Amino acid sequence: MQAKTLYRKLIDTHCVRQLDDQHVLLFCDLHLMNEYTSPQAFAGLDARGAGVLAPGQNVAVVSHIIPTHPASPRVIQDPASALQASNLKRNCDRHDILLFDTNDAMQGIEHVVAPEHGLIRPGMVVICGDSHTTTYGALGALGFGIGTTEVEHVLATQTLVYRVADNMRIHVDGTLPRGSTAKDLVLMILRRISAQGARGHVVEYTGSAIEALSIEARFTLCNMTVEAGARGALIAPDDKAVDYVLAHAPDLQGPVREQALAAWRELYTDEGAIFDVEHYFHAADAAPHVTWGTSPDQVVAITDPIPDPSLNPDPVGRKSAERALGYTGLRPGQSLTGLPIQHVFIGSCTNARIEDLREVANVVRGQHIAPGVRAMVVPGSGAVRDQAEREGIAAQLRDAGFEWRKPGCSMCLAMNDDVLEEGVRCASTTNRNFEGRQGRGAITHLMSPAMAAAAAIAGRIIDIRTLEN
Ligand SMILES: CC(C)[C@H](C(=O)O)[C@@H](O)C(=O)O
Ligand code: SF4
Repeated sequence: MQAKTLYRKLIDTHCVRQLDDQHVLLFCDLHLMNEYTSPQAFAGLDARGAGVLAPGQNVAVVSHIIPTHPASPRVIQDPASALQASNLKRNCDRHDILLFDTNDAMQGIEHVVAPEHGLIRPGMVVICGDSHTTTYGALGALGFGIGTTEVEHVLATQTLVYRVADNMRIHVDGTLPRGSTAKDLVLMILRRISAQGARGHVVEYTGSAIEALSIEARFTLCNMTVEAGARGALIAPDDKAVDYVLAHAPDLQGPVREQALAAWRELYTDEGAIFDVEHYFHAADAAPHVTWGTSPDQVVAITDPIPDPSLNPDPVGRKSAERALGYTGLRPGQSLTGLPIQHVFIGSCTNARIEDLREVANVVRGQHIAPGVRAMVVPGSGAVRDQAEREGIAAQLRDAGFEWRKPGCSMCLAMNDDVLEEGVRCASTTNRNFEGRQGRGAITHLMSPAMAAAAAIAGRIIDIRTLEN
């Protein structure tokens, strides 16, 4: 039998029909929805008089537009956003689709909520009208974002016309340096392969450094792989992944559980399977990283100076770096260490899980944020928020001067009440630092939760390793 990659196995087990050389009709186990990319799809279904084929395989979460202010109940003030939320509720009610609504205690960012409820399992194909659906590769599920017209197709048929991607393997051996996390690893990979480096590919991560990562750290890594242009990210499920899923899916019992475990054991790349592209990295090279520009690959290790665009042999890269430096108000050769920040944002589907908040709490312990800094922590979900309260993390962060908010996408993309003002420089645990992403004219520096926490305390970007703790 021909040796197959994990990706190929997932495609083959979900192929309803081969449509041509490149395309398959792909069965989708789970379709996640948000308020932002689903309304037109439901409207399209209605116009055709079509229904939802498999309501139980669709789940919706209000994520992007929700206010995170601690007031209860949460009320969406912006009329257009309120309409999106009420439309989603109406559509889910009508079609019998599970919804984590605005005031649901378990609401949050869709990519944080779904795995918490055991909805993501190894070997699944999971799709969503959102690019960060790649997150689920952490559990050996093929997740990827789709467009609104595809959302309609999936609702009606639970399938998708899918162009099969190329295979890339990124192998990372070794141990992360002190102070570094999966965020620093993925930022280093982005620096090395660029924001286009995995375009058209599904990336499988392998190696001892990947095996050593916790499941939450793997979520971070797979989440940001889309920033390299990847069409998916995968990590073969190991015992850690299986334990995580079983802990979150108490319904999986008896013979079904045994069948599932047997199927999951087959989810690995066969010896001798061919990848179209392979990269090798050493985790030891992933010192804490911070972005200096307006693309996640415009990033350096905190100890390195900002590169000089004039030395970039690629004219397009040079131009975009020059423009980015103009926007972020920085100079080639400058060090990011010591750069004053006015805002700190800890949140997003990249870094707002309990382990992230524990790291923040560890850095902050007994200290206070610097005068003049505004720092917000937005947990990824109601479950994360509750857990952090039970562990005393919330109280500790509040005492340190952080705002402790309700869950949602919040300032990851200013599509709600949480918007930065022009010129504000923000240390952020999010995944995108595009121009205006956190507010018009606001400047985003992507980094790990620990580095963002350290920036909050110092009032400037610092190397976490210089903090005595
Ligand atoms: C709003 C949504 C479509 C978008 C995405 O696809 O990723 C958002 O979540 C983002 O992070 O930019
Ligand atoms: S937290 Fe940010 S990246 Fe994640 S889904 Fe929301 S807006 Fe997109």
